[in-house]
Amino acid sequence: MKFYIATDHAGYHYKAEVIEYVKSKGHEIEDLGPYTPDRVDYPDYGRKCAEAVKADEGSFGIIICGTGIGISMSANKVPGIRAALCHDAYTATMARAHNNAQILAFGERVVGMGVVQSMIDAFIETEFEGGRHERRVEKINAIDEEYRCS
Ligand SMILES: O=C(CO)[C@H](O)[C@H](O)[C@H](O)COP(=O)(O)O
Repeated sequence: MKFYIATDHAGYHYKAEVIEYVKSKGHEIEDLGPYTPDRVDYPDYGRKCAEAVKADEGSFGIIICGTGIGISMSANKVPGIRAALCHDAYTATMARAHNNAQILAFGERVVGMGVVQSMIDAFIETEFEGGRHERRVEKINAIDEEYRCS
């Protein structure tokens, strides 16, 4: 799998360890920044990751801020992107199985690295179930389409 990762300053300290963990699982991951721990604005990095995932079909993303809230809100403004704010392996599993999320979001100030690793494992290992969930994801996409044209 190909991943893109981006954070803000409050998610920066987990980034290197997450990159190493994803690589250790045999996957590719590209660091979209920031490259220093200086204070930055999460919308810039949520958007950057969402645009990279959108441009590279079949790829996935990982975004981290203090809570995961602001950076996931920002990524979800990019039409067609489903960034899921997760807190544990269960929510990460369901984000893939039912929501076909392309981006895993979480908060460095919320979850420890053990939980982060379990969320990454779940996100990597879980396939979208399709079926009735396909219809619901299509309805999410329809909202994007409707508002993009207005
Ligand atoms: O969690 C966040 C947004 O939802 C951010 O990562 C920041 O932690 C939060 O906005 C606080 O910002 P600060 O500049 O670190 O005080």
